[in-house]
Amino acid sequence: MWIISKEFRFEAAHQLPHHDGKCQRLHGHSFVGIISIKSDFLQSEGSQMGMVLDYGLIKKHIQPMVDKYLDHHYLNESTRLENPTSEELARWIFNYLQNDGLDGLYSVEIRETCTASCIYFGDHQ
Ligand SMILES: Nc1nc2c(c(=O)[nH]1)N=C([C@H](O)[C@H](O)COP(=O)(O)OP(=O)(O)OP(=O)(O)O)CN2
Ligand SMILES: [Zn+2]
Repeated sequence: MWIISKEFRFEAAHQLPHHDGKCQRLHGHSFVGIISIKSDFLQSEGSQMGMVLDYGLIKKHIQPMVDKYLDHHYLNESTRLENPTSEELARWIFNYLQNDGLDGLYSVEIRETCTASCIYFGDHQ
């Protein structure tokens, strides 16, 4: 079994209106996202021979989402999440990419700060 990952970064603002501390205020992060794909086999022919999936094809799913909803956006509005925590954002990205047809999606990790991160594995695990 293989797990491959593709990382991306985005700068965004958010606020957690239900938080009882500083995160209730509007603030921003340099977010890091890591998308992981799982497979029990490698492609046996063609341009992706020996690969689970070309990293470049994963990026083709990620980049339009980053541009339209994440990078330099206010996440409460762009994602329509009422409380865009790392956990909620990871699930939102997972569902977006799954609906976008990215096969074999295993997990989405969101690193919100240098010291805080979460990984969402989907509802099935
Ligand atoms: N489980 C979660 N807890 C918190 C989230 C979250 O998304 N999920 N988000 C926040 C804030 O938005 C923000 O990220 C602050 O996090 P925190 O780790 O407290 O940030 P600090 O800068 O104080 O981190 P230090 O490295 O400890 O200085 C809050 N909680
Ligand atoms: Zn925050």
